[in-house]
Amino acid sequence: MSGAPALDVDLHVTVGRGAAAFSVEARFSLPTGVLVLFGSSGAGKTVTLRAIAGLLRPARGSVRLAGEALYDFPRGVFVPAERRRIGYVPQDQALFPHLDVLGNVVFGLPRAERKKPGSATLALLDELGLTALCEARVDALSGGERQRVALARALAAEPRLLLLDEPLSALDRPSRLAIGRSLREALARRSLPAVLVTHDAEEAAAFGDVFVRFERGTPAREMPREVVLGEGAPCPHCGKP
Ligand SMILES: Nc1ncnc2c1ncn2[C@@H]1O[C@H](COP(=O)(O)OP(=O)(O)OP(=O)(O)O)[C@@H](O)[C@H]1O
Repeated sequence: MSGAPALDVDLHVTVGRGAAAFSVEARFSLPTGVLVLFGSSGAGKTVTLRAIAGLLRPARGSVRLAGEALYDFPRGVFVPAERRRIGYVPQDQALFPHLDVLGNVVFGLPRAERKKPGSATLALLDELGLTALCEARVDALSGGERQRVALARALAAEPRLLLLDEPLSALDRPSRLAIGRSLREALARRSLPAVLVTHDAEEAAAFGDVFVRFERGTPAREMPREVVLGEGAPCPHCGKP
């Protein structure tokens, strides 16, 4: 649908049961670009990403990608995760340790592409600086290299949206800057919308077009850029000035 926001989310999700149940409400819209989720630990950012990806079934609400309903509770729509064409890079990257770099990157692709990677896959490996590491085992890689593999695997499937859960948080500053630059370029080159979780104000500033703050027990809400990043702004992690 032309003119529709890249992503529209209105979700109520409950995970766990009984006294251990956790509920999160999130309502936000991303016209285009990158939406940054931030806020206190345990407030429901990962749960929200997993619900957008279709890995969790929400209690009610809706998720629309470029106007297409991926989840619509009143209409009974729930598109399964594998048909959403959403790339999800979880915090722990979830790489396959028994496969080499190329095996990880092509894992979700059609059989012919897995047997003989085509030019798009080779170009992607080159773009992310992975060509020389193709045959390396992922458990022998550095944290930064593993993050590049996780990104390449998500991008190889040509997603319509990328979900990134603290993609740079485990890296030292030089790697954070280098991979952050690769990531921004990869998103811009594809005009690919993304949702990124971060606790880091510098990262939020570098990536964010829209900012959504999560706080345990209250609905997640959009915050203006100047409030999140402006002078005297509260810490995007804890909310304290
Ligand atoms: N499958 C699940 N079953 C039960 N509880 C869950 C499940 N997944 C997450 N939770 C709980 O939901 C709450 C929110 O978790 P979530 O991982 O979304 O937080 P977060 O905002 O991403 O935190 P952090 O910034 O520390 O990564 C936590 O209390 C967590 O224990």
